[in-house]
Amino acid sequence: MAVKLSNVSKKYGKEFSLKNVSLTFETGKIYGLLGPNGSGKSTTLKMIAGLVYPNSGKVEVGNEEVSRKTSKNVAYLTELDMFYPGFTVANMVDYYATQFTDFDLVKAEELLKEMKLEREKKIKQLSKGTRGRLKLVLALSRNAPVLLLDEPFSGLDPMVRDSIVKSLLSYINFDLQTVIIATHEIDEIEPLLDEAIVIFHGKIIGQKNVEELREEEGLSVLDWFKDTAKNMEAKMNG
Ligand SMILES: Nc1ncnc2c1ncn2[C@@H]1O[C@H](COP(=O)(O)OP(=O)(O)OP(=O)(O)O)[C@@H](O)[C@H]1O
Repeated sequence: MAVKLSNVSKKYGKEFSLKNVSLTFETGKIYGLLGPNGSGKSTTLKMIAGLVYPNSGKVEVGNEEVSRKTSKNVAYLTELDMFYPGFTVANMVDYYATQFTDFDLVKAEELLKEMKLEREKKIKQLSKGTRGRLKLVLALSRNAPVLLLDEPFSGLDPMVRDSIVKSLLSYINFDLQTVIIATHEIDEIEPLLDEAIVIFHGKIIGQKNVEELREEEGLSVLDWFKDTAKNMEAKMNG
């Protein structure tokens, strides 16, 4: 399902968190929203999820302005843990299945195996990285038209990360889903991306098709990101 931001601005107090952001996300593509700490990545995702509203501009999910109604179409993996410590892994999966009609229990079972999660372990017994894997299971098990992943690989060790990045693609329904991944760990997610978007101080300063970037400019996403950010910093400094 397509997502569209038109001239969106968001202020916290006097500070702009997003300034005149316009972006279109198409069905069947994976987008990387890339930027340093505090650049506005999470704010953008929260707006698409309907958790934060813009001061001006419009956010649409599937041609409908964001509301409580559109939020059911959005699966959102947040940076924060939203778990009940006394629940087991299996309890969490069952709970999600009752909350979301698009939750796919068969997919969840496959993912639990893939992520090597034990069903009977209590949340409070899990390490940070294991909780991170559970968050991925819960988000990817939803057949939601829009999938938002905020720093999905934080806390995962490099070995696990590589295999998870590779397996992620097989759990995405490209006929239905639009996927947006916010991260500053660009190297890790590069193999997943169709489009890369750079956000800096609340403004979009670049967008590229990843294949074109590689073939026509011979650049990796990370190299291009560094160049783009460096040029912008030079411009800002005079
Ligand atoms: N609830 C809030 N109240 C006040 N300021 C906020 C709030 N949420 C975000 N901000 C500010 O908005 C700006 C953008 O924050 P945001 O969390 O979107 O950045 P980010 O790119 O996701 O950063 P990170 O990589 O650190 O997660 C920052 O300057 C931040 O301090």
